[in-house]
Amino acid sequence: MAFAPDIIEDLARARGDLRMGVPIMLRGTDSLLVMAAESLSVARLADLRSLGKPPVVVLTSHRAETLKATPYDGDLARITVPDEADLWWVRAMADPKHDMDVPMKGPFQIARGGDASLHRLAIQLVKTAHLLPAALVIPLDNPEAFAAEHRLTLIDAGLAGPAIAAEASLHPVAAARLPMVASEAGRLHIYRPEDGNEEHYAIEIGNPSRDEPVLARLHSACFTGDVLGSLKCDCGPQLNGALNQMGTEGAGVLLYLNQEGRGIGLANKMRAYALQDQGFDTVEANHRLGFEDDERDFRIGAAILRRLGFNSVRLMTNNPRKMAMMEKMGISVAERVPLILGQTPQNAAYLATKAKKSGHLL
Ligand SMILES: Nc1nc2c(ncn2[C@@H]2O[C@H](COP(=O)(O)OP(=O)(O)OP(=O)(O)O)[C@@H](O)[C@H]2O)c(=O)[nH]1
Ligand SMILES: [Zn+2]
Repeated sequence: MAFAPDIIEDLARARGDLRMGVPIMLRGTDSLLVMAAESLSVARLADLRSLGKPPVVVLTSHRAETLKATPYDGDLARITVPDEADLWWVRAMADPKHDMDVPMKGPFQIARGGDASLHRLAIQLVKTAHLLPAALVIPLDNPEAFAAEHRLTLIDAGLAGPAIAAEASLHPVAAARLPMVASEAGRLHIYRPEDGNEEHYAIEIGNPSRDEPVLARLHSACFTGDVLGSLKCDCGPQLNGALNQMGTEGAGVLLYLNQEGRGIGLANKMRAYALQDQGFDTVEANHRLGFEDDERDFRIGAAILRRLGFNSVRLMTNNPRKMAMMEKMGISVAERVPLILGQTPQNAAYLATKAKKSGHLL
């Protein structure tokens, strides 16, 4: 019988637990009890403290550098939570909201040496749960007994690393005809990744030939731009512009990838917008939160194109990384079709930052 969850299913459970503020256990050579800093409660912080060892807050190097804490682990910093620190302290280490008005003061007690691979896994999990990339951890012996006693999800780190790094497989769930303003010959396909993450969509216009390069757009979800007509970015006009061009040419495919906020999720994007209101640019804001500039996995787009039977595209983009990723994943980019639309006084600085720091072509 195979009722027990496999590693992919365990990881999906772990992400759900972390979002809900439930601890998980990671087991490698050592073992760690892990909670997301963002969803920690006063009661669970007290429970962690009752285990008799000081908890450690794990931050990415970007967040640590913002706090002027040296990230001795390269991409990470492990900082011991002082005895007198409360929940506010833990949250403020994770969340840059009050960095300017109530700066966190060191010196911090930062761990050096030893193995940080479980800490790294903890950060990967909180990131994929779309929480702030900060975890509270405590080493524990006997992970199986502790997990069983408290009914916690136990993750085998040896299996988790490769499972997270692997390309998630997707399967088509449903498709139907969808007449749109841009074209009456539309068809919407829904794809569901087998790792339990968000579904993604493909909008096929007309009946594009599979034997020649298809006019294609990989659009990352932007609730604020696509739905609300935000003037802070160019996403809404790019979405409509791409569909309209496909409608005019009579054929094309637009992938609507649910990778909101360049993969950090809408809540974190709004945190980034609040930092932008304090004067930081789009890249600096991501870093202050502890994220990379861009956390998207572009393999998903290539996988959907392949599933639809396309292997060559005329890609509508200004982002050279998207073109490079398509080529790397075996989708040839026969042509780049520029998509320069929707410039406003409010997004001029944002677009200039993308050109300067992220290599966008203008
Ligand atoms: N983190 C973050 N994400 C943002 C910000 N502004 C827009 N976004 C997100 O950026 C993404 C933009 O996606 P795309 O337009 O597909 O990608 P792109 O990298 O700009 O490339 P092209 O438009 O193809 O040239 C969307 O997921 C938006 O939600 C911001 O200030 N911070
Ligand atoms: Zn946008």
